[in-house]
Amino acid sequence: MTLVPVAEAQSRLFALKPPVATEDVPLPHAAGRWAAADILAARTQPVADLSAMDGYAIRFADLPGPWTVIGESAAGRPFDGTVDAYQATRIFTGAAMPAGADTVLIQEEAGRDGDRLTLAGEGPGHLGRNTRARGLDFHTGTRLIATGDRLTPARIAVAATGGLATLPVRRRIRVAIAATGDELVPAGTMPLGSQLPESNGVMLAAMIADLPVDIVDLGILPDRLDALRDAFAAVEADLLVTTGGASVGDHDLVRPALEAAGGTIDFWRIALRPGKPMMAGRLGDAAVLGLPGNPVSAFVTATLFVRPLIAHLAGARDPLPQTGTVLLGEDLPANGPRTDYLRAEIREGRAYASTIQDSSMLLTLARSTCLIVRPTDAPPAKAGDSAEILGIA
Ligand SMILES: Nc1nc2c(c(=O)[nH]1)N[C@H]1C(S)=C(S)[C@@H](COP(=O)(O)OP(=O)(O)OC[C@H]3O[C@@H](n4cnc5c(N)ncnc54)[C@H](O)[C@@H]3O)O[C@H]1N2
Ligand code: MOO
Repeated sequence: MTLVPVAEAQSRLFALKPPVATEDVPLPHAAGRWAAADILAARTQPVADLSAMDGYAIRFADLPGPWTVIGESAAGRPFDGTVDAYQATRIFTGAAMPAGADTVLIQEEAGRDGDRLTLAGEGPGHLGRNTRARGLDFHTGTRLIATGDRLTPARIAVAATGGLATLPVRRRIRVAIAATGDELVPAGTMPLGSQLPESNGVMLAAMIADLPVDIVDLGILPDRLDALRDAFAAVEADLLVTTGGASVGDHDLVRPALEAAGGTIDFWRIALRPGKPMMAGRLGDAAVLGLPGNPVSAFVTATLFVRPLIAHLAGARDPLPQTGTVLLGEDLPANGPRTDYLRAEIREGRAYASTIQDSSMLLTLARSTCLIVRPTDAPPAKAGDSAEILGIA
């Protein structure tokens, strides 16, 4: 049985379905989405030379003064005259520099007596001190945001300052989530006998809550081919995510049910631990990810595949999760032919893996802050070696 390497699985995943259609949305609705085109400034910022401090607008050549104060320039209410030799205006942070003035004397270094202004400190050290030149931040036509950039709070703000009212983004992604398994009862229901509370569906919904998604909750589906087939055939979504029933047991029916519903499986079984039995395919217009049922396997495959696929569909240029490096706190054994994602905690800047890595154990996942990535066939690692990690907290 050949297993698909993680990186190959990710690129095959992105080939399943292109990003969805674009739409223009008002700035407040664009947060957390990805730019579907380059965003160019519609204005210059600042639009004029401005004061960066509260004080007095002067001519640098007139230092050390004294000066006569002839008016005031406040933010949004500029002084409309001209500052001549040994004249000054009162000025405030963000206000336009009056014509003729080129430098600001901060008020802590100024003496004021009626209209008379004197130097009461070191004064500005150079021409233009405490001012901001027109266009310091950007000019009309400057690219503020590139296609595929995430619309972070700072990018929403720069778009607003650039004079934009709406931004082109990909429409929201409809994600259908189905848990499968006769043993499951809805989260929040006390199970009887050998029943088990459903946790993968609630975990997945929480894991994608920060992405631009509309979730269609298909609830818990039974381990019956006809019921799974009918539920899958009725799905209207961009992405169907199932959990459980992905392996080889007699009750692992997700694959045959998808095929019975008219779907196709593009690849199945990844060189990954935990999460090996994951499958990926298509069902009508939807991409499909069949995640393994073990809760930690579902978490790891959602981190490596579900979130990146949603980001890809939403137009992200870099849909894959960000990794980092950290020093290991302890030795780790050699790894085998599957990339291993070890639940670990970072203490005093060093990563420590949990001793037991069973993929059913949610408490160790809940206590972990990162996954240590152990590449395929990695040799033993020593405490103090650096290792790649994925942050999960
Ligand atoms: N003979 C083999 N057996 C198994 C293999 C294999 O290669 N050969 N692979 C193992 C691996 S690895 C995994 S992972 C599991 C995944 O199997 P399934 O995807 O078929 O998962 P289930 O059997 O349906 O469930 C596994 C486990 O997880 C619990 N579960 C399922 N769904 C949920 C949910 N929504 N919330 C909470 N818990 C859930 C379920 O009760 C089971 O305990 O297969 C191995 N077997
Ligand atoms: O890969 Mo399974 O996902 O180890 O438990």
